Amino acid sequence: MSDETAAVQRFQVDLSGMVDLLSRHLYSGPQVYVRELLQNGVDAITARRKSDPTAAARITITVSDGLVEVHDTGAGLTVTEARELLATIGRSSKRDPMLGLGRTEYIGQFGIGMLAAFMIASRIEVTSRSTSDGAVPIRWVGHDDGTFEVEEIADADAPDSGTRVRLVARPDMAEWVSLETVSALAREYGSFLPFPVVIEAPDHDPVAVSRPELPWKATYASDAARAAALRAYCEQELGFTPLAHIDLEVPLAGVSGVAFVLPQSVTAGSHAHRVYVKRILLNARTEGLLPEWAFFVRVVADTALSPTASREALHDDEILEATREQLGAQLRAWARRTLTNGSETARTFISTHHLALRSLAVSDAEMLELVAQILPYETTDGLLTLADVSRQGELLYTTTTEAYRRVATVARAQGLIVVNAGYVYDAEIIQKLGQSGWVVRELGSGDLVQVLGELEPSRTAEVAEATVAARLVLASEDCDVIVREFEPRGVPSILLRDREGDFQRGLRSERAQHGGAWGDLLGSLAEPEAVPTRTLVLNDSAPVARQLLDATGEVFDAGLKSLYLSAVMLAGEGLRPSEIDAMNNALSVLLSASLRGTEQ
Ligand SMILES: Nc1ncnc2c1ncn2[C@@H]1O[C@H](COP(=O)(O)OP(=O)(O)OP(=O)(O)O)[C@@H](O)[C@H]1O
Repeated sequence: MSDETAAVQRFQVDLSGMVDLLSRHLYSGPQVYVRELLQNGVDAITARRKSDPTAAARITITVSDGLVEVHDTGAGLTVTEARELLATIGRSSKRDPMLGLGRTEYIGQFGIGMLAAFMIASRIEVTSRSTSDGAVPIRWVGHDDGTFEVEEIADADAPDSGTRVRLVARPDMAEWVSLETVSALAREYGSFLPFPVVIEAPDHDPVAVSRPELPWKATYASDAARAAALRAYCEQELGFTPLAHIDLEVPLAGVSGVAFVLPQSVTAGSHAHRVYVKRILLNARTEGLLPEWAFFVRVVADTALSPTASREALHDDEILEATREQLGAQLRAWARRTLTNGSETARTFISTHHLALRSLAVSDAEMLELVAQILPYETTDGLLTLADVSRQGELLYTTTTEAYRRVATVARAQGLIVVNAGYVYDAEIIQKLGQSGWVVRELGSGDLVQVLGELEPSRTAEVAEATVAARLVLASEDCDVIVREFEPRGVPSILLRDREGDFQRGLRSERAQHGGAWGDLLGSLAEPEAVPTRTLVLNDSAPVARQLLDATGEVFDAGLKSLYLSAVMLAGEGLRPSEIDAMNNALSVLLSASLRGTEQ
């Protein structure tokens, strides 16, 4: 081992490597150079106004022939500051020297933004006039090979006040400094800046791209005028006509803005909000500002939240989490106020965003009751809210639409109110209501067995043989057959399916009790290990079913099969190809039989 003392050395920074890192991995593309320059101008103006609140505030962007200049009326730089701040990667004047964090009044904090200019230019020239006492104007020139020069310059060569940054685009990057591109980028990033941001170009009138007031903070003649202006803003900037707007405000995180309610339903999880940080656009598609369930709105908001180093996303910290919660509470408060008032907006919102409401109810106990009060559900008594249904006492529901379709007609005829909770989130919502004290129960076949009347013993004996024959015909379909009387008479049969096999168990104990010929017959067919999962209940009150029970031979088989297959279709299950063939065969048998009858 050498006994020489190792000398402390400094890291070397490869500037082209840094620029590559920024442009390819940190920033989304070269366009951010406009944002970084704008933001430095804004911070310099903020710094100047701290000591002189009445100082002029203006950023002028001049575009001409492959060259762009950004001039601000800010605090400027002395020669020492330029040497130290502009030429040291990672050095920023905007960090709190004690805490090391970005100071809240400034947008920048990382000391890398200026490098973004190297994505389009190989040379950055800064001329500046510092407001510090006795400061001499300076010129700093940085090159993409990592070198820089700084010098004091004559008064006449410096801007009247503040700083001018001049970039000459590399030939392959010329499009990024065209008047059209620069104007669009300046408008995109800087339109909410509270002082003039003006674009100048030879042979063009200067164009101001910023507006003095945030659209939701401006003063309007009336609420209606404000709503109309916000609607127009949303149409222009977000490209849709909102159903409504919701004001948002979280003073602690400097958040103020508007949530625009989308006119169409969207899938859960799509979030894209136009978020500004200290009046400069962070990202037109910012994520994480609202809770997951709030996918029915698009927000435009100015904030004082922390951006990530790319300044294109929000830093996911505790402040953002608290903000998200508060914004969620404000959206919920709006929903409670607006959606219970029976207005046109409420109706349209409910029909458009019922899925969002359902997901909201699942995630939020407070919203559960609201959803139960306002959301219409398909029930056997028409469209009703869950609150309406539960007024009858117990809230009966099916967890799938198929189950609902199978039993709806019969349940309706019996006056049994059943809710179709087959839509996504529904069963969960009803179960949660159950946990919060509502009386809820999933409909089981047992509920229907009660309303399906037993036959008179004499009639049971009459149809016993036909019943056994029917069970043989449908054995291959994994389907049992029984005969009952029920309303409506227009329904010749229904198909029951029971996940838990309740119904089958009930049936078997019923058979056991009956004994006699009927019980023997059924018992002889009983196969406890292989209980059919479906049961076709023939309705002895229905003329069609009665005719079938009287029929024999191939007409009986074909009639039964077509009743069974129509019950399958009515249950919304759809037919398999083999079942479609079976249906066609059955119909052809029935038609031939009927034609033979006519010919005789
Ligand atoms: N227009 C300007 N007027 C005055 N000072 C400036 C100007 N532009 C840059 N500076 C100085 O140069 C420093 C470095 O700027 P740079 O844009 O690289 O980083 P930053 O703005 O501090 O942080 P960030 O990387 O978060 O943007 C700034 O902290 C500031 O002191």
